[in-house]
Formats: sequence, structure tokens, C-alpha cells
Amino acid sequence: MAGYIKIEDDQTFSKQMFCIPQHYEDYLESVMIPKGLILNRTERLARDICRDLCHGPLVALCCLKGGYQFFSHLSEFIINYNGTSGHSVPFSIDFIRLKSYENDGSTNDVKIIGGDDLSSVKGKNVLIVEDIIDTGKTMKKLLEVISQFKPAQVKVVSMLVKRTPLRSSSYRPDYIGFEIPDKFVVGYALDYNEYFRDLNHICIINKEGIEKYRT
Ligand SMILES: O=P(O)(O)OC[C@H]1O[C@H](OP(=O)(O)OP(=O)(O)O)[C@H](O)[C@@H]1O
Ligand SMILES: Oc1ncnc2c1N=NC2
Ligand SMILES: [Mg+2]
Ligand SMILES: [Mg+2]
Repeated sequence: MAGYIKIEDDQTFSKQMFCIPQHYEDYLESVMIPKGLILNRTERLARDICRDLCHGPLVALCCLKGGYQFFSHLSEFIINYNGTSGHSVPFSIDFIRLKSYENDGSTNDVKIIGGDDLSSVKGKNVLIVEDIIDTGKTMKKLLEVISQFKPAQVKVVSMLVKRTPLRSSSYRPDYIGFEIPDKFVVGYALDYNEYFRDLNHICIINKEGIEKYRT
């Protein structure tokens, strides 16, 4: 397994140092990972992935909704690498919608909502692109489902892996952007009850935000 950037338990940035949408300012504790750093790390992940996987047709599978920003930027870097590294392979994309969270907890019931016709992955190298691994339940379910479609090989890249020793299945993806503390984070397409997806940076939600947008 390749390396990752470890975000320490007390490693945060002040909200006042970044552009934060006014409608969220009172509901965030701090910035954990600014978008610029996410993009820089994603560019290197694209190079690592291409060096390992780009020897045959590659299908990148976006785990909606939370994975869409990471998927979009990672795909762009893979396409650029494909075009400039002197070696290229056909790169196609597919989408699947998975949902298991309500408020800041897993319902332990991973629902696959539409997009589960994954016959396109048969015989291909598949890269599953996810935003975060927390308990690992979502990824465990997806890997079970995708294996039924007989892909040639499956690799998983997750932008974040949360340090959750007490409730994690200890599943580790093949590629990791950042290992983060056990805090509920939002932004860069990660949500809390569908809010905060329109926030650029990965931030820690505060108690007021948890109450304001609780269902
Ligand atoms: O490792 P786990 O504990 O399963 O948690 C990780 C999953 O939970 C979140 O999805 P969510 O259910 O919130 O749907 P969303 O992607 O639409 O936000 C997140 O985007 C991951 O897919
Ligand atoms: O911190 C988190 N933020 C958003 N979504 C999820 C998180 N952990 N599991 C799912
Ligand atoms: Mg998700
Ligand atoms: Mg969510």
C-alpha cells in the first residue's frame, strides 16, 4: 500500500484564513484540509495509480454523491497523465449511488440507489473512487456487489480514511489521500444531511451545525 498524509488529531487551520461561504461560517469549527492541498495530493495519487494500473483499459467508478469532487479532479489528472506520459490507455467512467448515513452516523444499511448495472466492468481494471472510509461498511458492500460483475481487477482509492479503531472494519483501500482524526468532516462534496457539499475546503462541523441541520 502506498503512503498517505497523516492529519494529526490537533492539526487544524483557522476559518478566518480561508474563503468560507457566509451561510456556513457559524456552523464550522475549523478547516482541516484546504482545497489546494487536496488537489496537490490528488495529482500525485493520479501518477501513482497510472503507474500501477494504466497497462490496460481502466474504468473509474465514482461513488456518488460524496465522491464526485474527488472523482472529477482525480479523473482530470489521470487524463492529463495519460496524454503526457508517453504511454496511454483507454479510460472510461461509471457512477454508482450509495447511501448509508443519516445525521453524523451510519445507519448500517448501505443502500445502492440506481446505477447498479455494472456490466461495463466485466474483464476490465476497475478503480473505485471514494471520498471517505469510516466504518468501512459502504466499501465492503460495494466490493461484494462489484465482484459479481467479474472485473479483471479492482483497486480502491479513497481521499480520506478516518482513524476509527472502535467502529472500523479495519478495511484499508489501495490508495489513500489523507488519514484523518475521528471527527465529522464536511466540504469538498462531503455532506451532513445534504448540506455543506457546496463548501470548498474539508472542515470540521461544530455543535451548532450538528443541531442546525439535524433531521
Ligand atoms: O465507511 P462508511 O462508514 O460506510 O462511511 C463512508 C461512506 O459514507 C458516506 O456516504 P453517505 O452514506 O453519506 O452518502 P453520500 O456519499 O451521498 O454523502 C461517504 O460518502 C462514504 O460513501
Ligand atoms: O466525517 C464524515 N463526513 C461526511 N460523511 C461521512 C463521514 N464519515 N462517514 C461518512
Ligand atoms: Mg458516500
Ligand atoms: Mg453523506
